[in-house]
Amino acid sequence: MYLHGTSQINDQGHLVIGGCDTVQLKEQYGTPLYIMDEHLIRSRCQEYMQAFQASGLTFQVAYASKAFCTMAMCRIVEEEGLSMDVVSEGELYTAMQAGFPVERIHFHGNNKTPDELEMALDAGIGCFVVDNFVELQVLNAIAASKKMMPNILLRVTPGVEAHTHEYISTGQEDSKFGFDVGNGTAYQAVKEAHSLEHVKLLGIHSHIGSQIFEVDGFQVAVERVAAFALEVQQQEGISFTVINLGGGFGIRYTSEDTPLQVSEYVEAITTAVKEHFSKLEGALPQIWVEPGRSIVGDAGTTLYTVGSNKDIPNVRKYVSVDGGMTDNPRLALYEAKYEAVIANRANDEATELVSVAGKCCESGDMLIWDIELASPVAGDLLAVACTGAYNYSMASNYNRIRRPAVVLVKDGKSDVIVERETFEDITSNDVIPARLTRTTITT
Ligand SMILES: Cc1ncc(COP(=O)(O)O)c(C=O)c1O
Ligand SMILES: N[C@@H](CCCC[NH3+])C(=O)O
Repeated sequence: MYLHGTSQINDQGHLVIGGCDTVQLKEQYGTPLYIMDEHLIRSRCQEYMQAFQASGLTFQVAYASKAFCTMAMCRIVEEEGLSMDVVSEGELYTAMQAGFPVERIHFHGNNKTPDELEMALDAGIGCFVVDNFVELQVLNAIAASKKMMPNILLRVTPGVEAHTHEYISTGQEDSKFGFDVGNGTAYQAVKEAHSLEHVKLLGIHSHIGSQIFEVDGFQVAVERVAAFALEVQQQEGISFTVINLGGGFGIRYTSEDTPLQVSEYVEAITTAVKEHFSKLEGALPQIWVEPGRSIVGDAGTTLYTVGSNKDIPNVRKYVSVDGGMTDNPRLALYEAKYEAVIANRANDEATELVSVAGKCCESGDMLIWDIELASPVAGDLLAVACTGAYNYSMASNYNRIRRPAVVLVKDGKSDVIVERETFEDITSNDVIPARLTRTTITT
């Protein structure tokens, strides 16, 4: 298995992350366990900040909190000087509870409810990324009732089809997100937003998809967004001060993945911005981006305990672990691929071809199809790498399985940042109506 961040193997053959022996982490916290490498998260944040500083452009790097949203994560992001993108009242609430500066929060989503808009307005949010005409009108009306004028960006689809899974591709016309540039709705939206009295149009937003490796999609998006901005400037006299280019920068899950360095993505984008936006009048716009996966993805490892197995001669050997699609639904959703290692025997040669199954009552509950491992037996620890993004944040309680704890590791110290759910948590919102109250049956 590729060793990400601070991961290494110690003299006893144990996988060590952030200076913490995973065998001891299991003793202390149990499994399944999400382990987050703080050093790697911070270095990724710094890589983004430094690459943008080097570009000379005015910028904001907003961490897309949907990838992994906890109060401790909000703290790290704040300390590293990033902004934050939220897509729901829950993410906004988490950031606010962590004391994240609200003026550095951007609110996304294709169906923000009036309650969410109101909550964000009352909090003094930095910017709304408006997705559609209904939202534009509702936001303007709520802001008018509060005598406010929030900053907004309009989300547009620039007609770029990113080379990624269709469920995480968002830049094309046939998408639930945004106003399309090609069919004229984006232009109409700019005119409408500009005419409204209670929103302040800063510019536009474009996000073409996620887990993208090539820079050409981003470069074409910049070119199209710039051409659109030029048209709007020349025909309507409206100039954008902010261009948000979204997230989507890919990471290495397996050896099939070939991501670029953060600095290479940023360099490609900022060079394209300078080239295409210099055709417009006035200063270059501020550039905002919203990376999620590339900040936390490879900083996460999930630790499981191996349990039963089922060997079907000449077909396949299933090795089951104590988690599965409830803590990582990405294989079921996107056929995502992962690498793993037996964490308590990480130097042993991987010689047995197995498939790693979860414990849910669901045939699709698989974590990895066909992986060479060092003959896993019950009691071994399996570490699945690169689970920091869209794992904890997409976890569920299917089969009433308790969500795992999350620990943050750094320099040999581990701290729980999310407690393991308890049985009480599982039933805490259940209510038994009075008419179902158990009565004693007498005969
Ligand atoms: C609007 C928006 N911004 C940012 C992101 C973060 O993307 P990623 O985690 O791929 O960087 C997403 C998710 O794809 C998104 O939809
Ligand atoms: N949840 C997706 C990414 C979606 C990004 C949000 N638009 C994944 O796990 O890859």
